Amino acid sequence: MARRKQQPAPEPGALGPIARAAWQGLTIGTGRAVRGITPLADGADRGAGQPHDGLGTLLLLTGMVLGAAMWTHPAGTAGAALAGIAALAGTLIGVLAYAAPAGLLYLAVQVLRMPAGLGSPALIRQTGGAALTAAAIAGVADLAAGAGGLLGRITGAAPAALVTAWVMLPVLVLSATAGLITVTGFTLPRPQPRPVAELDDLDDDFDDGSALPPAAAAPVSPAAPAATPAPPTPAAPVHPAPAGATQARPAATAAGEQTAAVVGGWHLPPLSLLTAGDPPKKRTAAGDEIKAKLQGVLAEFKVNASVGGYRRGPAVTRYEITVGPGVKVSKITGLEQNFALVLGTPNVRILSPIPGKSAVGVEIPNSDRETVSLGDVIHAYAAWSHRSSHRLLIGLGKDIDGRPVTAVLADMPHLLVGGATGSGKSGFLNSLLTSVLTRATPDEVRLLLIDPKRVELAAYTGLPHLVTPIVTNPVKAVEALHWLVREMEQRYDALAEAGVRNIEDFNRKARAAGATPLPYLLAVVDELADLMMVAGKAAKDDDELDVEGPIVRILQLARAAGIHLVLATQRPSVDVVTGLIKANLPSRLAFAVASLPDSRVIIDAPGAEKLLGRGDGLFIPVGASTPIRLQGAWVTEKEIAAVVGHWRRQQPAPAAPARAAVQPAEAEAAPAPGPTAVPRSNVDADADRALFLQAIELVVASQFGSTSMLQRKLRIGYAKAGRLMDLMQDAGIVGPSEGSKARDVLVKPDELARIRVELDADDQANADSNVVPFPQRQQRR
Ligand SMILES: Nc1ncnc2c1ncn2[C@@H]1O[C@H](COP(=O)(O)OP(=O)(O)OP(=O)(O)O)[C@@H](O)[C@H]1O
Repeated sequence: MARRKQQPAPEPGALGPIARAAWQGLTIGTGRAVRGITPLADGADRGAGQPHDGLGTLLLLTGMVLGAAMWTHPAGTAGAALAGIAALAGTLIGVLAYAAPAGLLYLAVQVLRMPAGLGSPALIRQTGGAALTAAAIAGVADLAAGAGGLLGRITGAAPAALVTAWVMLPVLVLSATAGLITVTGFTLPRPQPRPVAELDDLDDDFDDGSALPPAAAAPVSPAAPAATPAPPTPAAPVHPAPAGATQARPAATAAGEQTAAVVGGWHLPPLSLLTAGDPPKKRTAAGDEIKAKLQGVLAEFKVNASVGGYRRGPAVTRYEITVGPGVKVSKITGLEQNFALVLGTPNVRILSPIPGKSAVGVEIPNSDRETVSLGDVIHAYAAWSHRSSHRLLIGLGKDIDGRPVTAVLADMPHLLVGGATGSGKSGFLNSLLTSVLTRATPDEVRLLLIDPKRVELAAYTGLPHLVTPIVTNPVKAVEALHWLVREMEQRYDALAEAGVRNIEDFNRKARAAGATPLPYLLAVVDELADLMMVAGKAAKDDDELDVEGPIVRILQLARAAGIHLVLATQRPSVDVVTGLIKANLPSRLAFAVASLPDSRVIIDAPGAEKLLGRGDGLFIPVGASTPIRLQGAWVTEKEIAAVVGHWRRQQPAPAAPARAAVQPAEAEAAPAPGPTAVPRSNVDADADRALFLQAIELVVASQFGSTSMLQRKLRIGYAKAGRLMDLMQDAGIVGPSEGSKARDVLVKPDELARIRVELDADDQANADSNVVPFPQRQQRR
């Protein structure tokens, strides 16, 4: 059955204005009466007329007349007319004519109840099922007693003439049963989460943990704390899920969780650590009142438009205004201030049109907002715990229809988040990071957290996912960005050497060859303005403190290398979010901002200045033209602490407990050794040093500066081999990378002994200053 968008009231033709008015009155009155005595459907309105009232009334009248014709036998002219109708119905559908009035009356009531009328999925299903059953019964009646009317002849006698009645009868009985099942199987499918980016971007880079080699910790750099010590084995449970952890979860998710609980020796946090938020409310008395007020404003200004249904989201409710014929939409949008005045709120946002509808939307804040928790979003999305969905899947929040909004960061592939103080930016970053931490092990996703404000991301200290302790010093943050560019270049070299174009293909090959896959690298910067300030203060020709350059390079190139950047700022001005940065950042998320120009900086459109704060956001995913309004997911400090704690407890124990790990604060206090010496724990220093010396010997002895040779000979992952190569470059042992070619080796085999002595001296000096014992940079690419 074709889906009808709007069913205009039947045209009463030449009956004139009085008849037209009478007909409209009748349809609206009928609609109201039916909606007054039946349970109200979603989005329907008891008081106002609905677009399908005309059709519903027509069906109702037809059902009543047919009922009178079939079920009563009055005398007189009316009786004769009814008898004629009954005879016609009998000719057309045989004995079914007795049941048809009931079907028509039911259909009429449903059309009047449901705002979508015959286009409602439930009704399409029921009507289709009923039609199938009726056609089959008519066929049976025709074959059995010649009582199926014209319809029965078509479905019974005619095909039976070809295949015999013995074949047709079972077919008809089965069809009737199938139709009945369709009619009674009334359940609508569960609402699916709204896929902002591609939802189930099947990523088989990291299958089940069993597919990963036991020592799967593939560090992005040797500086990563989790690099060398193997993660706990599955045989030694680190943190069993709390009792009853899965009981609070939907069955599908719980099952997924069980199968994915241990991956590559890491235990994923139980999703039950994330709890549900406020239960959603569908409609409230306040909503009905606002609707009446909006209708009042339209009437006052004599605008022929009616406020139809409304949709209550967690933070705002969207009222749908259907515009009458010949009315300019600008008449409604021009009433924004009047709506605001009547409702006593400045935060009225008008959408013209509502995407996908021929109606104008008016969004009004809810007086009783609901908090959307990350738990709500995750638990509503059954694929969350499936290992096939992307590791960088994040829960964003819920849209105006209350549907969960999720997105894959890798598809974005980078994100700009802007919003004034208190708008919910940090809340969002917490949801983003917690999302990733529910699904990705340190072997799969590594984090680089840059937090010049020092407080926002402190809760993530000590995560095994961190490539380096949280960077809080702005100058070091800039250095970290430069490091990220080098990491990206190394990864590109590795992709070229392997003859593949992106990390997904690389990892597929790596797995097939039994090598370690590359982890995704997610860098989060909160706050971008603090970094730009460093660049602002630096001398013009000081490349080392350039911020825009490395950011733009990463934005342009890093996707294939599996590196993704999230830039957050509370100062969305053009000197912070420069034209170049913006042009390369297709995915944007705006929370409430102070002014319209700020909104334009983030989403290239007005709107964010009308947002309510506290997680009320406008999201433009890559490729989209209109923003999606969503209420950002919220995750409490307690939940973050639980998830982070779960990972922290899996942090491999220090190899040499006597040597205390360098804490972020200490690391920051140490002299800045340059980008390659990102401050780190020295947990794995000894193992790294031995590996580094081995690598030097291999490269110098063979005079062949190839990263893949190191991978093979040392049985290490690409990232580690690349990092060692980089350190050798810093130590003046090999030349810079030349794409897929091997690097020049600058040291001859007979110089090896001297190099060892020099490195020992360096180590000693570094150990004394409590800084990572890697050689200082001598050459720069
Ligand atoms: N998604 C959300 N749901 C419910 N409440 C929220 C949400 N996001 C933020 N809030 C509320 O708003 C307050 C401020 O939010 P948040 O700290 O995230 O703002 P911010 O934009 O990061 O501000 P700042 O830049 O000053 O840190 C929070 O303490 C919380 O009470």
